[in-house]
Amino acid sequence: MVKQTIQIFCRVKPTKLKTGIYSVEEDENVTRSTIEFVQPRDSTDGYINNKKESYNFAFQKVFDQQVKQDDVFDHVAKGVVENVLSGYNGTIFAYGQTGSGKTFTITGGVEKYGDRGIIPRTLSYMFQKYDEDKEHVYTTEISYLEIYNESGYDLLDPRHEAAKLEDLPKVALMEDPDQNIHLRNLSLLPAQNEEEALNHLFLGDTNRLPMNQASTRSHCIFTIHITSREPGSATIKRSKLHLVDLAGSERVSKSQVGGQLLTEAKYINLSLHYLEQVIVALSDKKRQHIPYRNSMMTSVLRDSLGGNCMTTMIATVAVDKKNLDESISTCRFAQRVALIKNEATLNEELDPKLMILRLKKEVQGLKEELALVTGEVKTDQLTPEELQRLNELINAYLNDDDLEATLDAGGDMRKIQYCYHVLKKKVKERPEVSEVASVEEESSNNVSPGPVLSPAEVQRLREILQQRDNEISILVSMLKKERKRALQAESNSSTGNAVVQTQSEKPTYHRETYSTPQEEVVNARKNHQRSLRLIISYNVQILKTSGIKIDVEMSVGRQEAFELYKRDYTESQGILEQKELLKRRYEEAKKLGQEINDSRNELNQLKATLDRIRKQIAIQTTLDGNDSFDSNEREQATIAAMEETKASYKVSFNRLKAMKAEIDHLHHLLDKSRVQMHHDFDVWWESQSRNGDPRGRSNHQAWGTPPLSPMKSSKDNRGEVISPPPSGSLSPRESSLKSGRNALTDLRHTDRYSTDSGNTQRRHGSSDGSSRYTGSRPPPHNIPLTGDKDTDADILAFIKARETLMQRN
Ligand SMILES: Nc1ncnc2c1ncn2[C@@H]1O[C@H](COP(=O)(O)OP(=O)(O)OP(=O)(O)O)[C@@H](O)[C@H]1O
Repeated sequence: MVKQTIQIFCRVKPTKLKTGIYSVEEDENVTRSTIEFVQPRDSTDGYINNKKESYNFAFQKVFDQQVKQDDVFDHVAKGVVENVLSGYNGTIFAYGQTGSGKTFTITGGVEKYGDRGIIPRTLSYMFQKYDEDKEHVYTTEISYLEIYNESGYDLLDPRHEAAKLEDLPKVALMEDPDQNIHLRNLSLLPAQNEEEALNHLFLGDTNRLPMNQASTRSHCIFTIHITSREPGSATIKRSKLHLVDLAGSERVSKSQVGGQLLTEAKYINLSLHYLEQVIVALSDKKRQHIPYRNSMMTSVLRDSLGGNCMTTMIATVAVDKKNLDESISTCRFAQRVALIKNEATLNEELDPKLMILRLKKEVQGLKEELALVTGEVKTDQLTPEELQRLNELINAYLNDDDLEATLDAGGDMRKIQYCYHVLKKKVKERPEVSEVASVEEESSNNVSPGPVLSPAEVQRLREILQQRDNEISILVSMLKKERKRALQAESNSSTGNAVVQTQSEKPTYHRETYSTPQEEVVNARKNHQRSLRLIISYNVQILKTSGIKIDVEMSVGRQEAFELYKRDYTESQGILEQKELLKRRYEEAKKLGQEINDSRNELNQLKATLDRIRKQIAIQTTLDGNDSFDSNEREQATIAAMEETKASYKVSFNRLKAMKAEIDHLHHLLDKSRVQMHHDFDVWWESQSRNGDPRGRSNHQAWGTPPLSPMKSSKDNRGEVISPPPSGSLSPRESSLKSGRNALTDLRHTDRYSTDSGNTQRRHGSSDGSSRYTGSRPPPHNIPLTGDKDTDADILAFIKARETLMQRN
């Protein structure tokens, strides 16, 4: 059992402003850091601040603004993961106000590969550890739970994308008589490798994207369930690692919200309040009752708080002046958490199935022993399985050349009798042994008694002997030929000719004496193919995942509008940068692949050369009794060259492996953007049809511009209802788009001022200067073409899309 208080860390979110309200002090000797907040006494707001001036909080470590994700992972998560692999439960949770960097720390940022957070790094590290540990077999399963307004949802439920949040089955809490919590309706998906585990993470994250507008206002718990056992052992270790991203911790009064947001804020405040209550109760040694059951989150995390778990908290703080109060309250909360002591025990248990098998075998053995001792005679027939097993034992016994070999059929007399019976039968089946024995005896009176053989067997042995003689003479003649060839090659190489192995020189009977490089090449090839397979299956997975969304049936008009929307969207700066980076990485990967191929070919050639040199040495040693110094030197030089090539092969191979992980990650990010784009389009489309006239047009605008892309918008924007900007006011993104490219903006503009071109529709100006169609037929499209081929094609496509839509409505 390991007794340990909850470890607390603090992370400061980077800010561009110079705040001057905090400082960090490291104490290397005691591996502690302190963060100090200074509340300015003078106030620019016109009133005097009488609060305490300075607040100090100690943490295991404070990560200041510049600290990168890998450092945070190394300090916070590595140790926890190692404990989890040894069979202890672990929890890492992030706590802090909205926008302070909880998600960034736990899951990661969406812009760079280096921004990967604790979850993807943990998965990577775990699978790397599995590979290194040859003594255990591990299995991994993943679950991903979201708690929103006190209800649990399964983020890995494939129906998540298609259904509305409220239509999904809720995750229910169940408690067994030992007060263990079980979660019903929460998927537990197996992950055979890092890629599969990451796919689960990305699927969950995609489901968590602001489709339900809840991501910042929900708690998310990503759990890795690990089982490990030594092969053949009945003992299994089961452990869990919860990685928790809590909802923002700010107070309702400050959030100044109403309606749905107020309800959410209340739930968050309530559940964080219950978390606080649990923590206060736990840190108060006298308290008997810990109110875990008050909220779903505290029930799920019961073991992580004051139970069988090694728990770590990361307090995330934003150090702008306006966030000072929240930052201080986050740190205060952390100090209370640090008082809680957990008692983590090793979660070992015996595998019931293996145990039963073992006990059954033992019982059987004991019964047989007992029967032997008591002389009890069993009368029932042996089963076919028992007979087969006995036959196998008898055959193994007879085929064993060791004279000391034994035949152990156990203590069951029926089995012993069966063995005697079979052996007797085999002896009887042999040809006239006694006759042959007497002949042999007569012919060789003084020869030591050897095995007694039948004439047929003697004949067979003679034939084999003849065969062997023939083989030997063939081998000798080959050896001679080989010697000639070797000498020839030797003279070639000494006259400066390159030693080239011809087809006929391929070793035919030469036994492998040095197989490492060959194995290396074969392994490398296997690994390469495996990687390819992984990439392919991974991509198929992605297509499947995103396919759910893409497959949603769209009307033709909507589809075409979507095509336009998509084109603009995918040209947003963030996505373009990701694509560019991905392209660069592919090019680098291609180069590395080429390097690997080159090294592999070189290795093959060197191996062939080495084989030949060794053959020469062998022949020389056989014929002359000694090997030449020159050959030995060449052998050493070839080995050295092979080592060098192998080393550079390994370097390229490892770099390619790392790059593959990065490429996978970039694909995931792009995939996320795609799902986000579908969502943004849906929201935009919905808002158009909600706000607009029966034909789906808005009062204010014919077609709004797409909202900011997720790559550009920070998560600070998350949670706001995405709606297009009001007519007339161009969004920053709009204005940055090339005028010829933005058909949507052009059209809106044109639509407002277009004139009736002989159509019968009536058009009324509206108060905001836009116009509305009131006729039943599609409006006219008096849109001046620009002369630019691409833009005009866009405009025409758009017109078509709108007409289809109008007709549909
Ligand atoms: N250490 C950091 N380095 C760079 N960017 C960061 C860091 N921490 C946070 N950010 C950025 O700040 C924004 C808000 O962070 P994040 O979404 O992680 O906050 P949060 O605490 O999870 O908020 P919420 O409570 O709303 O979920 C994001 O755009 C994120 O990328």
